[in-house]
Amino acid sequence: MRTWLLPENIADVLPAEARKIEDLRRNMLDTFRRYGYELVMPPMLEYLESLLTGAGQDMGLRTFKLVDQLSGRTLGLRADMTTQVARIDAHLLNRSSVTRLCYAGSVLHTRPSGLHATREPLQIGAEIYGHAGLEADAEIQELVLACLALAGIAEVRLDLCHVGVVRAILQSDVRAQSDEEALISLLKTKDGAGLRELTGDYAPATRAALLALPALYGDGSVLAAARAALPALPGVVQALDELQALLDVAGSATVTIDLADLRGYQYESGAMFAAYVPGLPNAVARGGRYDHVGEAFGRARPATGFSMDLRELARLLPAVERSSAILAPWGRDNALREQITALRRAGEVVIQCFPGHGREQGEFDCDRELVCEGGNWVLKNLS
Ligand SMILES: N[C@@H](Cc1c[nH]c[nH+]1)C(=O)O
Repeated sequence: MRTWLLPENIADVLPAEARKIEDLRRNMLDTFRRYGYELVMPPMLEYLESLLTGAGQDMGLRTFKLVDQLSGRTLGLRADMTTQVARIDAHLLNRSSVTRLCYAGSVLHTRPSGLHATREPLQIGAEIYGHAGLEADAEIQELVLACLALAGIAEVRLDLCHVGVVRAILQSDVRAQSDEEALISLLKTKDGAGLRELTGDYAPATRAALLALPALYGDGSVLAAARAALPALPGVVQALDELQALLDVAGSATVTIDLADLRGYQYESGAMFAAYVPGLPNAVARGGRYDHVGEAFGRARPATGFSMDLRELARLLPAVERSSAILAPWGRDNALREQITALRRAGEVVIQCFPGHGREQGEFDCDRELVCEGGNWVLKNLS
């Protein structure tokens, strides 16, 4: 094996791609700031119990583990920053008012989430704590669309779902509740035959509701179909009402609804969404309600938010244009150095050419040169 070979689904990011990712990161963080989100930087690794508090079983499997040489305890490398940010809100900030937090950083996954997915996504996201109303979900939805617009993506499909529908059906029937895990995995894969087999001895109303779920997907009309097909349990009615409200604020996005979409059935507690854009098979952004995570940290706080992978999103952007730059000779001459400093302060890229080297190719296009004419340093166009 060559010593410089990288592990599967782990890659270096080279200059042109790194530039796109970094430009996006800065623009998105600036956008979050303009909405009043405060930036936090949780650590890359934590004690495993803390990292997995409030998170589902899937997260445990996705988390790389290692032993801390200082304490002998097991540490985990974060696979998702959302629960870390919830911990910060619940314990460190301890505010009772609405708190808006944002973050950007690498996360690591033991296994890629899709065929070509990286195991080191660069996660960026925003979360709102302290407001249970749908206004917060609507703001998050708006922010997702604003972020995608920054990346030049106008054509967005939002898939909405709501864990409350399945939860209410399961909670109404102890028999079904005891099979929760198996039912969730059958619903996730829309395995109708498996569902029919497993629910054979369930109460007829529960069985009918569970069997109806996989077919309840499509445009907004699904909500009316769901009201007709599902039992009018308070949890089901509330979930459908919330989905209707989110549908109404989806703006320019095309919305589809999938009541059996439980991919985020981990810490989420209410309405959830996934954003899809042309050219990417996997969702570019995911988010939703997760009101119970704060509780797991000892302080119940309504919570909603979203996150996305900047590396994945940047792949959709056109290559960045080479930026214009100024070539300058290497030298200790004070006048030259002052001139270079002034140009850099003004935002110009000035590249000093080392002796024996010519114009370098790369992401910079040196279209001007600093030359000394009659004792003064002046800019000349280069062809
Ligand atoms: N972090 C979640 C999405 C999310 C952010 N906030 C709430 N949910 C994910 O990566 O799937």
